[in-house]
Amino acid sequence: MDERNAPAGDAETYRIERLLAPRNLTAVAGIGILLAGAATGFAYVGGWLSPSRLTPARIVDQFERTNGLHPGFRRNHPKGVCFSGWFESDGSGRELSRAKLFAPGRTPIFGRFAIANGQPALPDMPAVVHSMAVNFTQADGQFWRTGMNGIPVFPVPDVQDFTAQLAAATPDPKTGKPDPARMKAFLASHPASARAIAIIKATPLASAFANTSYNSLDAFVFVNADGRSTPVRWSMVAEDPFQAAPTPPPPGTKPAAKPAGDPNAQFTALLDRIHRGPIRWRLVATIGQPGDPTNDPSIAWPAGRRQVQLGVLSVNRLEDEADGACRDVTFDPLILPDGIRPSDDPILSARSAAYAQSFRRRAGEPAPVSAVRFPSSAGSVR
Ligand code: HEM
Repeated sequence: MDERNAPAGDAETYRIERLLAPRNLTAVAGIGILLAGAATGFAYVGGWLSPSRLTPARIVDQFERTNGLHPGFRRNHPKGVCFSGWFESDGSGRELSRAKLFAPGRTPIFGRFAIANGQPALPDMPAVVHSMAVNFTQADGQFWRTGMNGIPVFPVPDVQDFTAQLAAATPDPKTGKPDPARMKAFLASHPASARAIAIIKATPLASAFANTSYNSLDAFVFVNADGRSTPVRWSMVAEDPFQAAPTPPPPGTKPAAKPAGDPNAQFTALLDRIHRGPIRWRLVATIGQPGDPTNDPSIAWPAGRRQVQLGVLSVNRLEDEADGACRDVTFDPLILPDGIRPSDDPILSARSAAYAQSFRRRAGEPAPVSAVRFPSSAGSVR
């Protein structure tokens, strides 16, 4: 019988009878095993089999416990604006990577500037960690996404410690504030973080988005046209002269200066700056040598490593997140074009999974109202 013409019930019987024929039983058993395997896989990914294992959902739950729930916002770096512009290469990067954007010419970019904390409406302080995330769209349709922070090393060596550090910074329900004793205990039991945080504290923060140099922190691997692999970390080095942010007062002391009257002072300064012309950064790759750790962004590579300038990033337009190209994008560090590969750093896949989880949650919530609003067309220069 032609199944397409059989009454629905017959077709079902026909399929079941055929499946129960002895020669097909092995196949049915195989399908059963596959389905059971898939179910176990889902349970594994969901973390149901091991309540203490860190899953993307548990990582993002921890952000929500530490920062509070802010529906519609990114679970980290929620206060930000979109930007766009271009990347210009002179071809110097081709010795390291065959990625098309390192051939001579221009590649369109968009991205996002943000403050690296978990609060979407916190008034801007004079000293903050600035972040820059960029999407490069190559002519062949491949993307490169990278998120960078304005600090020299990452404060933790792995995602377990990242989540433990967040937990230590979670406000005490009795006081509404983090308990300094918990952070002290975290640092005492995590010497790698204590070392990294000492480096971060000893490096002055830049005063503004425009004069911050941003670092990938994680290592990656560049692959050139001959198939040669090179471990790298990259930085966007600001062309605007560095100006140090005022040093924050030691914890527990009264701030000498109140936060600026403008709650969005960091973003107002960015808008003022772009009205004076495009803001530029040199994209520089630092080449790792054998023995330089590629799996731990909390350890700095020794000074004096060879650096190669890959091109210049120009930002000439700012947009509200509500309308900007960056809104529905995660700057997943594993979105890489041919010619750039992940390193052996396990933080990369943890970031990728956590960014996707954060996106899934915020995409299913009402659109947030960003604290930073620009009048339309306010942030565009040629
Ligand atoms: C285990 C470590 C990390 C975890 C769990 C984590 C988690 C997150 C999450 C959930 C977001 C929000 C994503 C979204 O909704 O789009 C985010 C944003 C961001 N992260 Fe991470 N992150 C980690 C490490 C890093 C590292 C090493 C860097 C390196 C510089 C970094 C840079 C950024 C930047 C720049 C953003 C903001 C992107 C934007 O403006 O949209 N993160 N992170």
